[in-house]
Amino acid sequence: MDSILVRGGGPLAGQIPIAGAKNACLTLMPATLLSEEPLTLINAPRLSDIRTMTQLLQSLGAEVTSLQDGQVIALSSHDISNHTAHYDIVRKMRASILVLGPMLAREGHAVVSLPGGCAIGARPVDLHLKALEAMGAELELKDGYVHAKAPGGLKGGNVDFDFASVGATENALMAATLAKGTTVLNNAAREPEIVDLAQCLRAMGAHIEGEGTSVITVEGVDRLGGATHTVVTDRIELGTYMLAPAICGGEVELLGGQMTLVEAFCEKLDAAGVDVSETAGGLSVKRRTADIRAINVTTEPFPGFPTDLQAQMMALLCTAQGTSVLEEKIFENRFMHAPELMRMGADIDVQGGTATVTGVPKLKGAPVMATDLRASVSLILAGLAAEGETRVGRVYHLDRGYEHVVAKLSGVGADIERISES
Ligand SMILES: CC(=O)N[C@H]1[C@@H](OP(=O)(O)OP(=O)(O)OC[C@H]2O[C@@H](n3ccc(=O)[nH]c3=O)[C@H](O)[C@@H]2O)O[C@H](CO)[C@@H](O)[C@@H]1O
Ligand SMILES: C=C(OP(=O)(O)O)C(=O)O
Repeated sequence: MDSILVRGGGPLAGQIPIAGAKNACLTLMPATLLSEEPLTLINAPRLSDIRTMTQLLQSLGAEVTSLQDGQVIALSSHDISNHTAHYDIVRKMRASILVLGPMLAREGHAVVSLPGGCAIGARPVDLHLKALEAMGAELELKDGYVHAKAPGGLKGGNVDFDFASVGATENALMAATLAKGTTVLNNAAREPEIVDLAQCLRAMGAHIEGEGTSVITVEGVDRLGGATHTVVTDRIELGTYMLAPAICGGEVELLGGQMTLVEAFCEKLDAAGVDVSETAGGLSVKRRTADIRAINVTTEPFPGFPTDLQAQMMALLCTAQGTSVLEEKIFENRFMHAPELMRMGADIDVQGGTATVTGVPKLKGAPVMATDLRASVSLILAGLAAEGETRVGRVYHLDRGYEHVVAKLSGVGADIERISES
């Protein structure tokens, strides 16, 4: 199993290109199931999650071709030849549930394995299912699978989400494009990935209004066509690499970065003593003060501070002056990086959904273990500024969400390598 070896060092300088968003691409790809015509996605990230979604769509009969070293994905779903998304693939990745809405809307039936829990929380899919029921779907849970039917097709309806779930909003939005009549999604999620999905669906011929607000209205159409769409920038990869110069010092430009994607995150960086400025090519980041100041952070749905940047922000705050409090409000078990950071000398007290981090002058390199995707990169960030060597194990988590992490960080002067072990 591979690991990443990081040696702590001095200031970073240079540019890091930011890829297209994993979480946008994972919902744009299943949109191909809504149409017989081809969908082309430009600026796709090269990640294992994208390969898993490729396998899943292929298992349903879609043609998926990776072009230009994976940055362009050509999808075509002329016929859906198999209507069952099997556990073997679905269990690898929770975003697999996003094939349910499109397949049901186009074909009137679908069987999709329940994804099961994951390390960061139980993550049920009840909100996805309730939304589809509000559009007339008949659902049965049997043998770990959702059996969904809509014999006369889905019908527009009012969907009231109890929580602004990203995935449930995406599933419902895709399904509503082919439902008969008008669907209103109330308390919809407002994440940029949902705006990106709506834009792509509109290019395919869907009638959608209100994406990016908490009420999305969809007027169903009989069929959707093909489209070519550019995937939005990955705001989580962006935020992650913005933390590298904040932690190590120096100045790094994040190519393709946009302030509107990371506003709440930038407010916190500013409070901690880190400057972010817009450049012709993206965003530039450098420390304003010699020391990082302690701050308090609460994760929230967009436009609030993203849960997917909480672990990385904790890595920064481990060496801040003073005591920071991080509250995790989205997932019930998303502090698994804390004990690993403590192995590097961090002072962290976790009580339920609250982590209290008291800054120490310096972290010390140690062998640590990645427990999930964002935890893994937080350990790399911590290792960049720690004294000595940090070896991060179980990097398959990292490969889900970060392409070319070694090349990107060594390109700005970090001492990092991947060790392959058989
Ligand atoms: C592939 C993808 O885009 N993943 C992102 C997506 O995940 P995902 O779409 O799974 O996240 P949700 O917004 O749905 O989940 C947020 C919370 O709602 C709960 N919930 C969700 C659905 C449901 O039917 N019932 C329910 O109780 C979850 O357990 C969780 O506690 O948004 C999360 C929140 O920004 C991000 O951390 C993930 O990176
Ligand atoms: C939690 C994440 O992804 P997923 O929803 O695919 O598990 C993430 O990207 O941080």
